[in-house]
This record gives sequence, C-alpha cells and structure tokens, in this order.
Amino acid sequence: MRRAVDDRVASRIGAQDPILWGPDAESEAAIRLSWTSLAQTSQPLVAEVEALRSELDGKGIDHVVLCGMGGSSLAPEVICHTADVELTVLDSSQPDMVRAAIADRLERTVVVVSSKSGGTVETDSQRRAYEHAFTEAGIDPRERIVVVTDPGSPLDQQATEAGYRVFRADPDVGGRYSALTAFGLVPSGLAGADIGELLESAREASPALFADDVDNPALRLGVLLGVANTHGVDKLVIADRSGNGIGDWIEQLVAESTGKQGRGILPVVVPDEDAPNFVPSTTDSLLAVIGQQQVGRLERAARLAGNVAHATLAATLGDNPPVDDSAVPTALSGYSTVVDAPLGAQMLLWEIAVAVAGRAIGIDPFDQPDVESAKKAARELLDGAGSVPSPDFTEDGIDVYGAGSSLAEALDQLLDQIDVEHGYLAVQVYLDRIAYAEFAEVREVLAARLARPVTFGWGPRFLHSTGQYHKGGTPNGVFLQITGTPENDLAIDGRDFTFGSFIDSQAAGDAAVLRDHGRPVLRLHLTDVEAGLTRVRELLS
Ligand SMILES: O=P(O)(O)OC[C@H]1O[C@H](O)[C@H](O)[C@@H](O)[C@@H]1O
Repeated sequence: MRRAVDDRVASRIGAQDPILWGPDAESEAAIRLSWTSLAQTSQPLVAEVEALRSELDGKGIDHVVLCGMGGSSLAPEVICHTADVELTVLDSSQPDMVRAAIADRLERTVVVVSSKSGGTVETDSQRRAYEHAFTEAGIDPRERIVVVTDPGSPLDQQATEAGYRVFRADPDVGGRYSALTAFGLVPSGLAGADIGELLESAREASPALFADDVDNPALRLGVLLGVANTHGVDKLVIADRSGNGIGDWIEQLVAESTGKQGRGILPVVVPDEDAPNFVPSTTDSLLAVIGQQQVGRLERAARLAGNVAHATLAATLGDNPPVDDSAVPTALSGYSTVVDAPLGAQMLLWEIAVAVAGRAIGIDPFDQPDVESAKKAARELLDGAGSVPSPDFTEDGIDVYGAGSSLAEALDQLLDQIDVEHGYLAVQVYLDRIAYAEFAEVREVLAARLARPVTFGWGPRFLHSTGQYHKGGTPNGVFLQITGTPENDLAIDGRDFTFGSFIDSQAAGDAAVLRDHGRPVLRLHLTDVEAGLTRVRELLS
C-alpha cells in the first residue's frame, strides 16, 4: 500500500499517465484514460439528453429500448435500476427475446442503438430488426432510432446516411469504462434517470479517489485485489445486495480488464452474503459486499453508508492485515470488504481500483484480446468456413456435445474435472434470459454441491464480459454450455443468416475456442427448452 502511495499511482491515473502499466500497454493506455475526467467533460450532455427526452415526451414516446452489448448496455442497466426508471435492455441475439422486445409498445418506443466500435453483430442485427419493424408499422425509423457510437465508426457512417440522431462519444474511453460517457448517459437520461446527479456524485468523490493517500478507498481496493492475486487468490466473490445489477457491471470491468495472459481475477456474482461461495468461501477468493445492507455478522466486514470519501473500504482495511507485498495469501483469502457509495462515485471507485489492480498483476487493463477469437469462430461458422459440430448423442431431446454415454455421465465427467483447489465452473446459458430467469438459481445449487466457485452467464451477453476471462484468464475453469431451439426463428434484413443461426454459431464458436485453449466444455442443446431445463436441473441437484 505504501508503495502505491509513494509511486503516486492514484494521482497519476487521474492525470492520465499512460506509462503506469509498462511499455507494452503504453500505446493502448494513451488512448484509454479519458474516463478519469468524465465527471466534468460529460457535463454538456446532460442538457442535450434532457432536451431530446422532452421532445420525445411531447410526442408520447416514453418507452426506451437499448440495443447494445457489454460496456454499451451494462452501465445504463444499473443506472436505470438504481434510479428506478424503466429501460428495456436488448442485449441478446436470441430470436424469441428480440421478437418479444419488438412486440412491446412499438408505437411508443424510442430505440437507442449503442456500439462503440460500431461493428458488433448483435447490435447491428437488433438495429436491422427494429428498422424493419418500424417500417412495417408505418413509423419512420428516423423518428425513433437514436445512435451512440464513436466518431467515424461504421455505425456512425450508416446512421448519418440514414438520417438518425447520433451522439458521438469520447473515443479515448474503452467500452467498460464508458459508464459516464454518452453510452451510459444517453439511454439512462432518456429513460428518466437523473444523469446530472450521477455525474455530480462522481465529481464529488474524485479528489478522495485520486488522492495518494493510504485512506483512498479505490487505491486500497485495487492494492488488495492486486496483491491477493499475485499470491494466488484469483476469485472475487461479489455479494450484490444493491438489487440494481451493479454486480454485473463490476463483473465485466474486473473480468475483461484483468483476465488475460493466463492471469486475472474471476468475478463470482452472488445475490447476497448468504449465498454459497460467499459463505462458505474458498481459500482462493476475496469477498466484497455491495449495497446498503447490514453485514455486521461477517467477521471482518464493516458497514458504512454514505459518501465514498469515508468509504467502508478504508474503515475495513484499517482494522485488518496491512496490504503490502509481504501479506501472505491466507491472510487475504476469504477477506471481506464492503463497498457502499452513491452510484457515480462507486463506479469511479471500481474503475480506479481495477486499473490499480491491473498494474499490480502486470497486465494491460484496457484491452480484451481474447474476445475477438470467439467472434471470429462464430463468423467462420456463419460463412460456412468452419465445420458445424454434430452431437455425440441425444437423450431425452437433449443433444449432447461431449464425452460420456449418458447425460448423467457426461455431466459427472465434466464436473469431475474441476480442480478441487483452484478450479471453477462457468454455466453459460444461451436462452431467453427473461422467460427463463429462474434457471439462474442453478448456480447456487451447483456451488453448494461442488464447494467451488460457480459463475452463471446468459449468452451471448457474457461473451462481452466474462468471455474474455474464460479464454484468456487463469486456466482453471470448466464450462457447461446450454443452448436451445427457439420457439420461432427471426430473419435479419440484409443478412444471409437468421438470429437463430447467429446465436447457434456464437455458442459453437465460443465452445471451439475454449476447447482450443484446452478448457473442458460440455454443450447441451435442448430441443424442447422447458422440458430440457427441468431435466438438467434434476441432474444437477
Ligand atoms: O460497444 P461495442 O463496440 O459494440 O462493444 C461491445 C462489447 O464488445 C466486446 O465484446 C468487448 O469485449 C466489450 O468490452 C464491449 O463492451
């Protein structure tokens, strides 16, 4: 901790010093650090977004849909939940989900299409689906589609040509650090969240969070994560009691930023501190509680509501082992901490902490080198260049892609491959995450059964988050992939593939890349989703 203070890490991040992560990361860092001043630089957006909201309100357009993936949707989702305003987030290529979103209040809907790169296929396909639906309904898409992208991206060009309203974001901010740019602010502000207050809370907290001070909570959290990781503690169990989904936002920030070069921190998001993996925890996990709940019965956790300047981390760490390079892993594993602050401040706190941790771990926290490999494999399958896998056998309407002669045996074989000291299981479910939301409870069942960290992700959403870690991070995961036949497929205008073939290729492409990386994968394809999920749940219990 003292070294981070002496090296002025926090203030140098604030001053956007690109050399902090070493020479290999310098060129990327040089174009990725503008997030540190967004509390000020994004200010002009507040009035612009408010003006557009009033204009739309005046026309009776009050249902906001956000089409976007990863960093382009996770922040607005949290901001709107926290503000208790409605935002429909469409971050899927699952055809039933796309169709359900489009069928919902189309005549009163404005669609924000958000993509930093402007080339994400899910987002492009969702835009095409809405353009088609608006046109069919006799509604001019120019009246209803708002685009957020980086200047000069392919989406910027298409949208400008089409005559859409375009918000151009700061290109010197990466996707997962873009919460306080147009990516977080435009959809949230249109949905009715107080984005001025969000920026204000980040602005107020900035001096404390960029201070070279042992009591700086962002620095303390970052050093704790980094030091623990270099001592083999490579999981962070996040008890998200906030109920606003910030756990999923932190998950992307931590997983994509740190999970590369065979290293990193696996975030394990659980609903509260009673959940398996939080209690009991494993010796390779740190614990964090997010939210305003009483956590007094946790042995070492402290509670502190209110301003981040007095944040709990400082209080908690103050009573506990010094965080420096001599700290032994046993002192750090199972270590609990509590993060609680207004949302804008909390986001900035985590961003700084992850940048600090990345420096300690020795990786570039601003790139995501392994996400592209799965996208490429999916593209090859769609283009007919890759070979479409065939199931090894079928049982009870479930196509099994993996070893074993029965479904039960295939599952047991997969679970047996989890390393008992350092392994984890990732459950990846490419289904309608609203219709089958309850299936996520299987995480707890498996965590209790296996006594190892278990993560749960909806595909393709997780591909833009933990997907980087699964392929590039510490190689100790095993993967259970569940896909399903949709109720109805959906065509995509101007494309020679459908939403159904796209999501299939995404799952098969990711499985192929995971296998290429030597990771065990079992894919179960449910030809009857309801019945298949019931059967899988029975077998996993
Ligand atoms: O905003 P976009 O360019 O569409 O990117 C959406 C997401 O795509 C990729 O998966 C990246 O790994 C993510 O960091 C990013 O947030």
